[in-house]
Amino acid sequence: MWRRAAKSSSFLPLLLQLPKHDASLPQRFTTGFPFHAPFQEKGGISPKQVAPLITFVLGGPGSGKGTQCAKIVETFGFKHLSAGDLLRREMISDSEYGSSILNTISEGKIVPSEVTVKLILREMEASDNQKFLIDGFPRSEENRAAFEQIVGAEPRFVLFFDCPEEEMVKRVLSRNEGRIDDNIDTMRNRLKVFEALNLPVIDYYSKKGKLYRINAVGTVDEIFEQVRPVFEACEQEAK
Ligand SMILES: Nc1ncnc2c1ncn2[C@@H]1O[C@H](COP(=O)(O)OP(=O)(O)OP(=O)(O)O)[C@@H](O)[C@H]1O
Ligand SMILES: Nc1ccn([C@@H]2O[C@H](COP(=O)(O)O)[C@@H](O)[C@H]2O)c(=O)n1
Ligand SMILES: [Mg+2]
Repeated sequence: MWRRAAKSSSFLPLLLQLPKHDASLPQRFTTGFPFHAPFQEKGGISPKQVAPLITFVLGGPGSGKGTQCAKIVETFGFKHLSAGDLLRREMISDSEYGSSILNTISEGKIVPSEVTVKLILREMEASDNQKFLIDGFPRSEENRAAFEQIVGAEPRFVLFFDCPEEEMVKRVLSRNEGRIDDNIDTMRNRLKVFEALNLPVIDYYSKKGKLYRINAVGTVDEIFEQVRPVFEACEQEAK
């Protein structure tokens, strides 16, 4: 079981609302995707019939994950779920834990896994698409374990955009989208967190034979030409 936030955490109200996994409850998808009955018990979304195709998209801050995801969506019709975008949206909503998310993102740290998984799960449930690109997740072993436990599914494959630090720093500092974490101090922390917590997850998927390493240096189109065959092969497999 993953670590829960300390009792004093201002994330606690959200954590208390999370559905608990119960293996005895019905499966929402026919294979590999045991879902939480609480949604169904409340008369919520009806069960989906097909197991979703999940791809995790990993890489350091500014490695180009979001940019490439937009091209994958355009070409292969996936639903793009950026964990960072979902957290930022939650942060500016009226929710009482918005300020905790803001503090965590400002420091370049990782938001408790239950919070992030709940936001991802909510989007998956609401989508008609069965193909999901989950960008910037899992950022840690704790994220990974929480996803497997709560969602009950594993990624079909994982993309890793491998980019040198100097290039990532350059891209982030010239991104100009008004993000609170796009400054040199937070960027230093994000790089440390990436190395300490995210690289072990990348290594985990590499050992499982699920990792596709993409050289993230070059033009956007050049990089996409490395990504394209991975998804084409996946489409072929599905036929
Ligand atoms: N191949 C590239 N060459 C130069 N700039 C790029 C390239 N790909 C993306 N960028 C730019 O670099 C910046 C970061 O890209 P992007 O937002 O896609 O990265 P990210 O991995 O999603 O970052 P984060 O983890 O911080 O969300 C953006 O301004 C984007 O336009
Ligand atoms: N799994 C995640 C993903 C993101 N965060 C927090 O959001 C920040 C921005 O994420 P991007 O993917 O948009 O770069 C990140 O630095 C974390 O603070 C998270 O906690 N967990
Ligand atoms: Mg991004």
